Amino acid sequence: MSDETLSIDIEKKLSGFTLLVKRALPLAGATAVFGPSGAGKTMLMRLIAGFEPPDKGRIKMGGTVWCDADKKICLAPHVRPVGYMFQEGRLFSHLSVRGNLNYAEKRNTSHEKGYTQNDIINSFALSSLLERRIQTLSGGERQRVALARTLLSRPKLLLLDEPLAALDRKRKNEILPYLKDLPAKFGVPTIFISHDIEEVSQLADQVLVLLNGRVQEYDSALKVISNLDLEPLTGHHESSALLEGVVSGHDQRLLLTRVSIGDASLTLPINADLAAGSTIRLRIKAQDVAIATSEPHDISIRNVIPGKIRSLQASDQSPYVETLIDIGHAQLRAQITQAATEALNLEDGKSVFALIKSVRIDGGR
Ligand SMILES: Nc1ncnc2c1ncn2[C@@H]1O[C@H](COP(=O)(O)OP(=O)(O)OP(=O)(O)O)[C@@H](O)[C@H]1O
Repeated sequence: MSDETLSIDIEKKLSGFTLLVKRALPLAGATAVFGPSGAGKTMLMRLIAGFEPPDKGRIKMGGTVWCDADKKICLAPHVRPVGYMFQEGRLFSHLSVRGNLNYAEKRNTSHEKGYTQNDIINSFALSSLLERRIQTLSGGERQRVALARTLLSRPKLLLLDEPLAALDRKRKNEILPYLKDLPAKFGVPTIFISHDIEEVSQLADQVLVLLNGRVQEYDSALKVISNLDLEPLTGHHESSALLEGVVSGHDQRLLLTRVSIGDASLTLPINADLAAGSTIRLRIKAQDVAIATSEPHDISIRNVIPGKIRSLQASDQSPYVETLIDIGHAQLRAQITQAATEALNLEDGKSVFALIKSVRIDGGR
């Protein structure tokens, strides 16, 4: 795994839009660049890849300067050890799958070993597709070939521009496991663009949030997603908590999977693919969490977790109070009405029970 840092300190002006990013990104695992349409995500990736020069500032990978506007240095894209995968993959349609892979292998100027073309073919399940023409592939198969081809240029950094955007939900679910494996399996840190919070919570280790050309936030995915007010970013209210839990076992009779989050325990509809002892991510939407001040017994909801109110955030424009609840070291978000907050005398530090109506598994780690 790379321990290098990508130092970005750039300004780029386009008609009526300025991208201003100053941030050192430790290149480890997967980093999501998240933000609404027009935030500058693609422009940032194009600057990193070298398709565009900045007006001011510099980009460095470790000790190597990739561009420096003051010194008029700008390495061409093919000189940077970067693999860029476009949304639509951009494969050579006149070549077979094998032809596309061979082309990338030939263009690879790095002598680094690590994985062979065969390793890549096996990892992306491409052996039965090698002689196929690109036009005959499904969208998901194309993306697998595009990922494989990008990796064969042996990049030190993978840049993926909305790798799932062109796919329907079924195809997305086919590709997700491949994307999840990339950094660990091939030792290549990845920066990917997304404006889909589900994708981000499934794939990202770190998240850089861009809004109007500025970095609004940068932190671990668990922190960013749990702290983020998503309304300005997605146009609708979707605040949620992202938690890490450990699968403690399955109940075959009741068809449930048990997950521990610190001292708390949750049950989910059974998912036998989750091995006991594995760490998984759970996303719990604020609108799926209710609060009780005493432990309710005559209720169908099974996931009732004791906790303490950390904060209550009311707004004049909304009937809802954004509520943070500490459960051990983790936090839940709940969307409670102003009326309920008053009726239950909710205040910071109060002991409560969080009633969780629905939990989404956002993948194993
Ligand atoms: N070549 C260009 N000339 C002028 N303006 C541009 C150019 N390229 C991008 N822009 C503008 O820069 C802003 C950021 O664009 P960018 O494509 O980086 O956004 P984005 O966050 O990737 O959006 P999306 O999610 O819709 O792809 C937009 O307002 C866009 O219109």
